[in-house]
Amino acid sequence: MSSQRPVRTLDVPHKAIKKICCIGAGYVGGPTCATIALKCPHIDVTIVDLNQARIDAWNSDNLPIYEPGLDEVVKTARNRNLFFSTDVDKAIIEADLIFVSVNTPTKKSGVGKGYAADLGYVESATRHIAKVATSDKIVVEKSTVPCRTAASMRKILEANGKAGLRFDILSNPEFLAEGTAVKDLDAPDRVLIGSLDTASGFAAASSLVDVYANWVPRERVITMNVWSSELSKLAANALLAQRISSINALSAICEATGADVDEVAYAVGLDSRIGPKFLKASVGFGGSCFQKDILNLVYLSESLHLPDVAEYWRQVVAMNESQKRRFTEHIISSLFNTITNKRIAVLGFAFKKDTGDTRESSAITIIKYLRAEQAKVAIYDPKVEESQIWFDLAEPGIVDDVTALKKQVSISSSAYEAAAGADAVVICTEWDEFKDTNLDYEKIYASMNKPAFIFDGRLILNQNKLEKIGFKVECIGRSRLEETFE
Ligand SMILES: NC(=O)c1ccc[n+]([C@@H]2O[C@H](COP(=O)([O-])OP(=O)(O)OC[C@H]3O[C@@H](n4cnc5c(N)ncnc54)[C@H](O)[C@@H]3O)[C@@H](O)[C@H]2O)c1
Ligand SMILES: O=c1ccn([C@@H]2O[C@H](COP(=O)(O)OP(=O)(O)O[C@H]3O[C@H](CO)[C@@H](O)[C@H](O)[C@H]3O)[C@@H](O)[C@H]2O)c(=O)[nH]1
Repeated sequence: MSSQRPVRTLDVPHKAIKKICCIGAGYVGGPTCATIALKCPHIDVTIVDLNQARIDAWNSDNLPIYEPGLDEVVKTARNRNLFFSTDVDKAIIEADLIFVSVNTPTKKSGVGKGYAADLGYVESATRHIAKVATSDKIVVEKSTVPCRTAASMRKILEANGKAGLRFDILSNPEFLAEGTAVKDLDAPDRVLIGSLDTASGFAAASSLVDVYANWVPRERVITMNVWSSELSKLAANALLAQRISSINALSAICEATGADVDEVAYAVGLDSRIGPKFLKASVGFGGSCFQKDILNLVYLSESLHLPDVAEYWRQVVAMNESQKRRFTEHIISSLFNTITNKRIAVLGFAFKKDTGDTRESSAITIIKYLRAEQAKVAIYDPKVEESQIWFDLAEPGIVDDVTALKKQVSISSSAYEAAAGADAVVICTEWDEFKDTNLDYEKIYASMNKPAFIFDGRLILNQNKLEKIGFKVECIGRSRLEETFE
């Protein structure tokens, strides 16, 4: 049984979009609206942010985020019909359609602390629109928000906007993944547009459909009611993260039984109802979205008096935490139950390959555990800036003494430098550079203390090949139990 495509008749008169403003020049606003500008040379796109340094970087040769292919997109459209600016008022005044693409982090205090989304940035951007708009606007939620946020935005706009102006709110959640953002935006699985079921809601949705229709096949642009659209974004992330927690839960069973998690994933993934994607066991999912959005769903469920539903989703995050702990405990027990003063080379600090983003990266938690055991940690990542690593490790609540941190942690400029003199190499991010076809593991082995351990938290290495070199190799979801029946 499969779900059915929602049907909406959008055959209504609607206006053609000529100018777009995007509030928020981050990981989503930047690539998303740069792609719109690239694909729609007839539309002027201005991306605005309060952060001057970020805007300066977007206007420079050194973009503020690393994404394969993004430099080319930005360079082609910038100053043609793509502009980056801190003049938020001007961009709002001139635009027909405004994307709100600001951050929606988990609340750090107050009601819903640790779970609910902090909608302060969305509200402030919405109030800004209401304050300065002098003509009708289509306001689009691009940020990931709890279900029914569109209603709050509408109330704020209607209560504060100038008399006689019309504001239509659309939900248009973003599904790009970091590291593949340009590819995902170029050929999305689907574009989702939610609107109110009113004539003006349909008209606004039609205007946005026309923008995407410049490059996305029409059948991939889905329109639906605004609440379904808002919830679909949280649902997609919850289901994706749940798959990872499920395969990671199975990885623990594999390690204890002699089953191999990659083989299990392959076998189950051939079932067309399950499918092969997102079944790679790992050190746990990271990134700015999965945990935040699931906790948001947990909070929503609790607010709706659905404690069993809340508990169900909470377990997806709990399993993710358990995976990081279990991985580190395995490192400690393998290294003869003590890692005090042992050098551990951590390869990879980003939350996944092909990005410099470290938000909620599993490496941060794993290094915290290693530090608690008094290990000396040497970190290497090909894309993450040194300052970002120090910032993440010295985050309040994780480490408060930067001097102590720097005595225990060093940052290396190559995998070879990190591994020299180490007792163990720990792969935390699946960068291609770390594969045994790209790194000289014989050289690494020669430079390490013996026995030399490798902990593959991403299943990217050829275990047999490395064992032949002399390494003791430990992989997530795999054990070296005897294969004979006993
Ligand atoms: N990062 C992703 O891969 C991804 C993917 C899909 C959806 N999302 C969602 O998109 C939203 C944005 O995420 P992000 O990763 O781009 O965040 P981000 O922190 O990288 O960028 C947000 C930007 O908004 C700016 N901002 C905040 N308030 C503003 C205001 N009032 N006026 C002008 N600028 C303002 C901030 O300065 C910041 O530069 C979040 O809701 C997130 O959940 C993120
Ligand atoms: O089989 C897998 C797939 C992913 N991961 C990890 O899961 C995390 C998230 O990966 P991914 O989903 O590829 O990257 P994100 O950029 O976080 O993208 C997710 O979050 C975005 C923000 O909401 C959504 O737009 C995307 O659709 C959704 O995939 C990373 O740590 C990955 O290493 C695994 O461990 N195993």
